[in-house]
Amino acid sequence: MTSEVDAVEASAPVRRTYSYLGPAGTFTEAALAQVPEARGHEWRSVRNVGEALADVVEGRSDAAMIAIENSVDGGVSTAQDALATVPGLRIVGEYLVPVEFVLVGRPGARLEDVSLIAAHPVAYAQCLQWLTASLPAHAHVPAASNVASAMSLLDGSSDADAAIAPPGILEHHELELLASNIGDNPHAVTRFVLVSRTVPPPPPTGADKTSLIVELPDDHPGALLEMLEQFATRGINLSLLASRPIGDELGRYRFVVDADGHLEDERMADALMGLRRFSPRVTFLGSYPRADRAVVRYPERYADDVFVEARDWLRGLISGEPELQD
Ligand SMILES: O=C(O)C(=O)Cc1ccccc1
Repeated sequence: MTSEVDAVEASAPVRRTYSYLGPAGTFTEAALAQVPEARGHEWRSVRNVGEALADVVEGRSDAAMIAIENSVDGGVSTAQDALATVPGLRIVGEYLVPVEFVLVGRPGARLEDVSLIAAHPVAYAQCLQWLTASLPAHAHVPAASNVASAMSLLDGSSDADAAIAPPGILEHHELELLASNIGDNPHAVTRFVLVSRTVPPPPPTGADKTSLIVELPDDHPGALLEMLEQFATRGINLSLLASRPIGDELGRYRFVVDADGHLEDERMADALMGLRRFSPRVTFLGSYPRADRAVVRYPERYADDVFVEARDWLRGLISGEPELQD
């Protein structure tokens, strides 16, 4: 018999929590706003990527949104390293946010007086050409996020004269606009991933991406080529290949790989088994729909049914079935 309490609990909506690099107004928050399932749930603002991922691992949050790559400065190394070392995580979605930056100061500030600039290191790297040309003698104070940089001007926590921030900052805080569009590339885009605890991958959509971290076997000629062959010989295109130091000794690197396709695609499953045989350590970070929804193209000879037919043929040989000639 179900009690009244059970009935209420069964009908109560599930509350989920999402961690993101805050405070409100960051690009990471804009990425989280693209997740339909996150609407109406709790959004927890955190101060660094490690905290966001720890929230997920330790159960304070169901998922975390983190910046992973940008079109100007490449991979976000802190995020790549965290995904390589924190166990029990899966990427379940990918989101793109166009990024544009302004330089702001306290009310009344003037561009010619700016010397010390608060900025998130990734934002700083994306504005370096403008800064070098416009404020050649400036110094950089690292900030925890694109909004924390601007807030530090107002709450007295920084000596900086100016901050790099998203344009929307002016709608929420009383700040002086010192310069607009200071990003070095007007088409800069940042790629974010939504990370949850280990779950089965969402079903294949035909427009998916698989993220992996692969270590190479001990120094031998051609080890990197051998890793790449696992993909090339199965018709799999790579959209990201980045090396990150493992950290235990000089010259040891792990590779962050994004490959077109899904773990449930026969060619991807086969490539993963190839990697597993060859590499001392393969971390599967997830298969998830591509943000651009671009359908994955591959040569016809790597289609699922070609792998299935080859496997059936082999099974037939083992079980002694007569070979049919066509
Ligand atoms: O989400 C933000 O706003 C951040 O501070 C991280 C960041 C930095 C630079 C580009 C995109 C995201």
